[in-house]
Amino acid sequence: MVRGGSMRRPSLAAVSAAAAEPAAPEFTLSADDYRLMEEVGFGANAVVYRAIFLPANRTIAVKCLDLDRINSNLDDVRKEAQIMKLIDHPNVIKAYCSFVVDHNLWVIMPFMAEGSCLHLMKVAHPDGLEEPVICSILKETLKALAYLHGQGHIHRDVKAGNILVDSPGVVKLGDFGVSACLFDRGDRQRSRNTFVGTPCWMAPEVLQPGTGYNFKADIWSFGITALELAHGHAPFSKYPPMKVLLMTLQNAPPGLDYDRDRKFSKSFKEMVAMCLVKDQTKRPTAEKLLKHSFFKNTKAPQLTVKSILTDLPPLWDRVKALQQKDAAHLASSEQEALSMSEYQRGVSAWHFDIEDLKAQALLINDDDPPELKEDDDIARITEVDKGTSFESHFGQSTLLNGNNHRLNHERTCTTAVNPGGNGPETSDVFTSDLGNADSPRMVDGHTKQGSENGSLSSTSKQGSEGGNHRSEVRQRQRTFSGPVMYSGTRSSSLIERGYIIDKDAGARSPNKQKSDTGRIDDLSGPLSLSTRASANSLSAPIRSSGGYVGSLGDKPRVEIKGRFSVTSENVDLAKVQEIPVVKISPKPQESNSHHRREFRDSSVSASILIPHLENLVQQTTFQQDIITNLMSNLQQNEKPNGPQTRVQTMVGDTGVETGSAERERKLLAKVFELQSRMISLTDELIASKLKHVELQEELNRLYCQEETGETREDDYSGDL
Ligand SMILES: Nc1ncnc2c1ncn2[C@@H]1O[C@H](COP(=O)(O)OP(=O)(O)OP(=O)(O)O)[C@@H](O)[C@H]1O
Repeated sequence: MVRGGSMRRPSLAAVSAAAAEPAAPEFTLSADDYRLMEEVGFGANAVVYRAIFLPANRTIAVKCLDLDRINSNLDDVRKEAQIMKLIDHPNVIKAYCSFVVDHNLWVIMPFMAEGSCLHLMKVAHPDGLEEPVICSILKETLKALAYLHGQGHIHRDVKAGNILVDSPGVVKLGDFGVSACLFDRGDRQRSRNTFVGTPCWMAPEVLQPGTGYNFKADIWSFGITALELAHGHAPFSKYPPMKVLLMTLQNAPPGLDYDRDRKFSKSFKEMVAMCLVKDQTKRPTAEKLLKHSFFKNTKAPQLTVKSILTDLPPLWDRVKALQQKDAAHLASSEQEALSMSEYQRGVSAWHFDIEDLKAQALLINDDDPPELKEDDDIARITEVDKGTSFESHFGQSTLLNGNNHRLNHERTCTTAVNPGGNGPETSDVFTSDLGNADSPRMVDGHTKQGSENGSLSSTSKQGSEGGNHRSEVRQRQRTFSGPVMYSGTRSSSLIERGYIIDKDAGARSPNKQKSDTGRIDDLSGPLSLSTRASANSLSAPIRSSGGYVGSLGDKPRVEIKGRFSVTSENVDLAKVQEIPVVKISPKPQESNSHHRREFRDSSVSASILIPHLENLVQQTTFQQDIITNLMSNLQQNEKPNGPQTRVQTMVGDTGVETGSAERERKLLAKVFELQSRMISLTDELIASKLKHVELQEELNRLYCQEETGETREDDYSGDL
């Protein structure tokens, strides 16, 4: 166990922040020495409390991480905690010490009395902060990043929710170290293209397994955080995770380019644009960004940030109010509103599996639910593949746009990739294996038996053919309208929040936590979290349309692990991909008109439209070929068998049956052969489409670069 307590001397850069920090006492490793007070925050994997270190009567923060949700051995935990102790920068929250209490890891940290920037915005600045305030916050954050990168660390979760503020206006980057590293350490060797992070803030290269990333991923997240502080929410934050992923990969990077952003300075816009370049090699380092003109006249956070802290209730009251607001909203809303609300909170940590995402992407209808309209984000969409539907080609009810093709293709590619075989830059791969959903887990110190995706039975509806087709599509849309899913019987943050509302906000001892467990069970009911998990279960829609899927028991299971965690060990994507082959779209006409409408309405240039149209022609040609082949094969089989059948009929019933069975067997073999050919042709088509998308992105990138270059030249000449 790590022995805590000794504080290092603050570095020279620490001046202002260090002045605000009293010397830390020798912290002990006994839970009895700490009194947990109010909850002041929660994340995907942790609950944070204000606490008192009794021997020194010192207020600190205790982050309680649920070890049962983290697949990491204690040695790793210790090592990471030691690394965390070595962190020494005035803008990075350090851990004084950490120790295990039952199944939780307690991390003792300085208490940041004003909470996170996200909380501050939610409480008092829902539309974002003023530029001088943003500038101060960003500069402090950048200093933290420069330090971490200099030490060889990647933060990997830069966002307003992790930028913490203390009463004097001191700004520190939190959530570095234990939590991130724990997930990262969990079976790194067995990594399977699994990421840890928050999709809205995640860099494109992080979302694409195998491409490799480095500390520049933090610079992208930093740019997204700048937009978050400017608007009150991150770009794409209103969209479901899969959509966010696809938008990040395919759209032009977000920026401060719209009417509402007129109030912001040119240098701010330019700084953001520099961070949000898709090509990571083109992004500046934190050190370099610090020298950007935007940060030249930054005011001290004690002046700017302090100004937004006046007249605010204590942090715990704010947190409680936010929780209550959420709970009220959740209780009165439909599932999708619930899901959306949770998503908008921006408090999330996604432990998702690219294979799952691909499976989900297969099910996404490209049409946005009306309430999701976020004009600014939409307006930026280049939508390279928008409107290119595979509906007719695959004959699948769900529209598959180019995004989905891309993911499909990735599936094909990534399955061939050695998960551990990343290049040098990917050695620090974000891996997360959250363990078995069956394993009992802790909720505030108590073990709860996790329910393994109870959704399977409730969502295993088969028979999407024919008349049910439309309603099934609609059902899917609703199912995937929000963030991944919750497991009602687990300590999802929702449950925790429901629980917190009921619980006494006063002093809590570790023992007190244990006695609260029963209430957690009670509260999962009204929130219908089990139902929610069922409704959102990936497995259900995948299999409901699967023509090859057998009984429920045979089906691949998608386990829900944690609040936002989805891990699919067993999803048989081959089956998912087989689905389209055997189904013919009942309404190809409608699909075509849909695309005609999209093309007509869009303002995309002919150079973008033409490849789409070519693709459509190609798809139709493929279909025609396949149908013609199928027909001629059937006819060939039919001809020699025809007379034989008649003869057999005369011979007797047994002969007829034998002949028919034989013929049927041959035909089936032929059909399967054709199907596998079609699958390989489909893969080829997807590969070409992917290539096309990549080329298009490259073109867009070059175009953006050119524009940015021009803008920069203008600016620099202006500065000079
Ligand atoms: N030292 C602290 N002082 C005050 N509040 C804190 C402190 N550390 C964290 N918090 C609050 O608790 C919230 C959750 O903490 P944290 O981000 O570390 O948890 P997490 O499970 O790692 O979350 P996520 O992975 O979703 O970012 C923060 O957003 C912040 O509001």
